[in-house]
Amino acid sequence: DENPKREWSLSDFEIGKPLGKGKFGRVYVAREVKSKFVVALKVIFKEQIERYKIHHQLRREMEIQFSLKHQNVLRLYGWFHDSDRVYLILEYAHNGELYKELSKKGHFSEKQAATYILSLTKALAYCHEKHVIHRDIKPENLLLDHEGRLKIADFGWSVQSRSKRHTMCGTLDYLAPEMVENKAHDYAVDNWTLGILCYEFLYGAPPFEAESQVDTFKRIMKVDLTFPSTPYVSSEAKNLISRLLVKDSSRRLSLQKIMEHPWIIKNGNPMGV
Ligand SMILES: Clc1cnc2c(Nc3ccc(N4CCOCC4)cc3)nc(-c3cccnc3)cn12
Repeated sequence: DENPKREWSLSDFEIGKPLGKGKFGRVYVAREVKSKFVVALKVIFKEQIERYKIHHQLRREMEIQFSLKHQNVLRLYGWFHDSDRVYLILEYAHNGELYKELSKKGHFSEKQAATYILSLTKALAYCHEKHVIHRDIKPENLLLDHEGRLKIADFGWSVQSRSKRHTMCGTLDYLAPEMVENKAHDYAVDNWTLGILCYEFLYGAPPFEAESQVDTFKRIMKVDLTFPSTPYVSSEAKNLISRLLVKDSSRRLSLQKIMEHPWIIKNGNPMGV
């Protein structure tokens, strides 16, 4: 419900099945007893907060997440704690993880890919407006709601899903050159990542994937971009990807220009589904 002042406690919820577990805790489906409203409850152990010294990150991420109210950003409705755990009350994304959808389908159609990229672009434009950058957007942090609408669901540490794809933790695939080189990064890192995701949505794998992190690093720094010849990826899609995967961050296509790109106009559904 909308009044965040309210003090919540564990007895307000019936806990359901675990959805996934991470370094800091687990995520469960839960239902608020009175309203029967279904949420995701993220449980973080206080001794993990101590051990990894993430008080500040946790507080900053919670304040950011709590302030973001956009249809493509997963809502943080509130939080509470008990003696040894902190609980985040989150919007439940009924259709789970986008990347599971991607692995199941192999690749998305141009319409589906453009619709997801449009949703992401709108969410990022909203985040940048609120001076929030580097949302670490990778398929693992993207969820789908009951209508199949995309939700960015990251608070600075992703919850490793139960599936085997642990290559994600620590992967360089989604990082822009200035990130990989550990230079000061600005808003434009998110534009680069949109290019990576657009490629992955259409081809089923990120563009600079390689056997080793070192090789991925080299391919990112060289912007070693090649497009497999397939009939189902249009030249407009390749044009958009090529305008985002640009080493000079100041020359990447802006979020506004992405929304106006011919491929997005032609294939993206503004309703998000
Ligand atoms: Cl935060 C947050 C909000 N909603 C979710 C969610 N929702 C969700 C829904 C449905 C299905 N299933 C649908 C039927 O087939 C089986 C999976 C999975 C996750 N999952 C995670 C999560 C986290 C870590 C690993 N894995 C999933 C975090 N979430």
